[in-house]
Amino acid sequence: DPASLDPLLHAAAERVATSDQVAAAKWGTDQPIEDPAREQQVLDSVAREAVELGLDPEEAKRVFRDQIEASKVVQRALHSHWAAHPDEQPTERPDLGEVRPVIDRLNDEVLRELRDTEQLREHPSCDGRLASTFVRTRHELRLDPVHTAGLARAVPSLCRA
Ligand SMILES: O=C(O)C(=O)C[C@]1(C(=O)O)C=C[C@@H](O)C=C1
Repeated sequence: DPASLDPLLHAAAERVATSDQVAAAKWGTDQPIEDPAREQQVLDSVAREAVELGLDPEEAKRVFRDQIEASKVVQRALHSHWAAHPDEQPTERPDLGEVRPVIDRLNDEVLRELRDTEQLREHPSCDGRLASTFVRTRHELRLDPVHTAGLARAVPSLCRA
């Protein structure tokens, strides 16, 4: 089915999943979850690439503001979980400098899917399709409640109509 939101939601869910490594990279350091300079860098490069893909850069930024909020939802949930359950704290600290290139690659993937789903996303059926694709993605990827909440925070800007 060429008219599918599945690849878009899978890419968004993969991006949400990177929040685990980001949260672990920041855990036990004084680096805050929120990094406004990095957010601006992500939004600037997304807007630039959107233009290259023939997408509206403002729309792309709107979508990515939600992807970023989704990451923070998961990071905050994990940090409070680890604070309450020290036995579940991460035992290794990933290098944020190695996680961010993975996020950059997923940003590109989300952007390409935004382009490939443009017609679908402006169609009145988008909300219904999005809801069913959300549920299917949650099951296919066996998302736990924290990552389900993250994905839910990532999707509100996807349908245009
Ligand atoms: O790169 C980070 O430090 C992240 O936490 C990831 C991310 C993002 O989703 O791109 C989310 C929150 C930060 O404010 C900046 C960027």
